[in-house]
Amino acid sequence: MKNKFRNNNSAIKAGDLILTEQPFTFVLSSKEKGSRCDNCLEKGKVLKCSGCQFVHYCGRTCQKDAWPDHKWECVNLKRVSPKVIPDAARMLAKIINKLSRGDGHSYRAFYSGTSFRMWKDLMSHYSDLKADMKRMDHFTSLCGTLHEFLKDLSLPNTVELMGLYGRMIINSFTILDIDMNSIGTGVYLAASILDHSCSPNAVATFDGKTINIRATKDMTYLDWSQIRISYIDLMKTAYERQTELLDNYYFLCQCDRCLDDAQNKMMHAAECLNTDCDNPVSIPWKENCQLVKRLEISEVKSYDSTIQTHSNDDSEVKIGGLVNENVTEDVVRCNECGTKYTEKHVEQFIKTMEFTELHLQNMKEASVAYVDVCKYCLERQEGVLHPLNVLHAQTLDHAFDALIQVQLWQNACMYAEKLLPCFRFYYGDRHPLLGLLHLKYGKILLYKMNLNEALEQFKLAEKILKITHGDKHPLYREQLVPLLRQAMIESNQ
Ligand SMILES: C[S@@+](CC[C@H](N)C(=O)[O-])C[C@H]1O[C@@H](n2cnc3c(N)ncnc32)[C@H](O)[C@@H]1O
Repeated sequence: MKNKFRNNNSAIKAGDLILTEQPFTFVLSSKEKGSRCDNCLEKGKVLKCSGCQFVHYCGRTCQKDAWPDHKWECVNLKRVSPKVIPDAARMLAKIINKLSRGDGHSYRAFYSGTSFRMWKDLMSHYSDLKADMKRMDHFTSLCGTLHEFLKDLSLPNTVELMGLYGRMIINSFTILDIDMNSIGTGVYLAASILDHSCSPNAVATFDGKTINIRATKDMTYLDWSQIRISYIDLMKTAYERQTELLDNYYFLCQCDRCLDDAQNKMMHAAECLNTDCDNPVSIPWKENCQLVKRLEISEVKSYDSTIQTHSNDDSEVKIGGLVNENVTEDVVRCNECGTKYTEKHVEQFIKTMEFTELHLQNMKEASVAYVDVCKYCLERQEGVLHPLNVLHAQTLDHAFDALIQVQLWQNACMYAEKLLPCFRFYYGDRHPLLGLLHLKYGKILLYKMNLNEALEQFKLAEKILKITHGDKHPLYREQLVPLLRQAMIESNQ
């Protein structure tokens, strides 16, 4: 299927689809094995491939469609069985195979009537990879697996293989299902032209394995060098975002948002002790907690953009970030109303931050959110952390999910109300996760028969999802629209 794209010269409105593309290569996540089709990625009843007994298809059409790509993999998966090949090794093997067959090297992915990208156009960050111990360990272990997995296929030499590996990791998209959960990985040659911003003007969503890029802001015309999506979860401090992007993509993000002091100040703020004042108060609470505006230039890992250069010529680059204007003569006070913090208050804030951080880390490692732990953290945060403090926002997010799991609807509603401003602050007004939060909250309200409130949430979800997903997307058409109708009928509107 050919890519679809927008004409460059016409004005772009928020919600316009600017690119639709099929993957160059993709893999279904192994955690989804047996519950989704390995070809269309749809959830449902699937049957094992009789050859390898490893991949699954929802029917004959998908099996036939996948066969040219699966043929060589089928034999190899069968040979190494019962050993399970890691997803990244399968993906790299698919890339090697695609490039060694027919059109792999010459395949052109168009993003306008005349412009296209080929595999060779993707950035590999070769020299950064070589200097990155963690990535080199991963690469070495993948090479071992590949030699065992692709016994009969002659592998490229190590330098070439590392180029392929680099292009794969720098340009891969995480394929998300309707609820924004990760279900696979794909390389999309045209969509991989898109650079990152923490305040993006476009969004990537998926319908099965098809990627759709939509504008989330109006633009006078389509200039691909100005389109930005977000590569990472945005509910983080600027320091965390910059570090993650440097570690994984080898560039220092200097977007407006990373350099916005007012926003950054909010993210680790305490609540003002004066209940009439909603000003965020920053209290230093651990080394490096201060937001990094710009890192020392020597720490910035180089990047070599093939389509554009990102200027990085600021000579005033320093480490350490913001001066804390709330701390004068060792006394912390609110710089809006002047309320003074005692040592006891400062200590309480630091302990709450440390306690929350520890529990969030534990839940992350266990990949589970515990209702009691979240509730206890939130109780301690009450009146201490600012309502938009990032650790408070992350706790609320975990708490909301955990409460839905155990069907404690009343509490879930209470947390959803507090979580919505946090989502708006961290993700922006036109983000799929904000749309989904309105939808989930609306469903709970509908279940509780709070019909008018439910309708209000569905309408808010509609406004966002129409832009981020479009009205043809299954999330919009099959989930939101029926709920919206039901809420309208039941509330007589
Ligand atoms: C998927 S590629 C994006 C397209 C890439 N610029 C190109 O020309 O092929 C990801 C790489 O682009 C660069 N990049 C993306 N966003 C950037 C940004 N905001 N500032 C600087 N470099 C960025 C980084 O080198 C990153 O590893």
